[in-house]
Amino acid sequence: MGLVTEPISADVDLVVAMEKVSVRRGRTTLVRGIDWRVELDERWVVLGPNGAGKTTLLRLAGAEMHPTTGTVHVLGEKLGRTDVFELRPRIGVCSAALAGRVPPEEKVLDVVVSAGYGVIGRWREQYDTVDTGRAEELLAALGIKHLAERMFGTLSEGERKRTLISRALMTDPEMLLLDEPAAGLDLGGREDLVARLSEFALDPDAPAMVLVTHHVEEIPPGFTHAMLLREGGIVAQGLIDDVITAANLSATFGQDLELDRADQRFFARRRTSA
Ligand SMILES: Nc1ncnc2c1ncn2[C@@H]1O[C@H](COP(=O)(O)OP(=O)(O)OP(=O)(O)O)[C@@H](O)[C@H]1O
Repeated sequence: MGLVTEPISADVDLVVAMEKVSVRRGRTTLVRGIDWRVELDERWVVLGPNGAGKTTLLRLAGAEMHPTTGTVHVLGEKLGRTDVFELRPRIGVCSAALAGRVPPEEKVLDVVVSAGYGVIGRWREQYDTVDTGRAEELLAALGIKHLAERMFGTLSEGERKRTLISRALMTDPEMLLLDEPAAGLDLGGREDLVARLSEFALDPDAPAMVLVTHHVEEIPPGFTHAMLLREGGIVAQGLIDDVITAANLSATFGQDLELDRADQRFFARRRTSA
């Protein structure tokens, strides 16, 4: 079947548009009733407990899954009516699922540079010098240029995450999807990653971003919007300051939570009775 395009509107800044989206598998509803719009200059965080549907939402946005009902437009293309293999190179993805597909013996530089060729790992004897140079720049931007010649399988969790973020940026994507990039990092690694993602978020030339996390402490300053998910449904969505509140978090995680803010960061804990 040929490529059929259907622009959602004249609004070229709209990178994701979901309307009345549900995903079901057998009798299980993974997400339901999702209406969501992401614009080019927005940086979204999607927060919610285990099993809330966060990864499902990200896979829809990454054109890796189709909705059971409702419509999803990604970068102006309607899922189900477009060639996802043309769409996916325009989207940078960093996820545990991707990490699991990288052969452990692949060299870090090759993991990054091969993204430009739509494959994982080295597949050509020679890459263009331009591509290699860009991959090195990205590794430097993530603070791991010194690991370029190392095998992926020998990296720490934090170093793997940074390699995959470099890879996700290699194709100069129009949208960057980050599924729990800080999971498994120690405190220093988390803080370093949050600072680097904050730099990206504040860069007006950076792509639209969607970051999935379980923890408000992992929200980088500069992120503009938030969605809270629970049991496949939206608890709240909108501007980050309106959405990340103690009341909304308590409703999302089913606990009475307190929320503190300092230096544009969020910190949550269970409320202790006075
Ligand atoms: N193929 C499937 N069949 C049945 N249930 C599924 C399937 N895939 C996912 N689920 C269920 O759908 C729910 C949402 O899954 P999803 O991975 O989107 O949640 P999540 O918010 O990313 O969770 P976590 O924070 O634990 O990664 C989970 O309860 C999961 O067990």
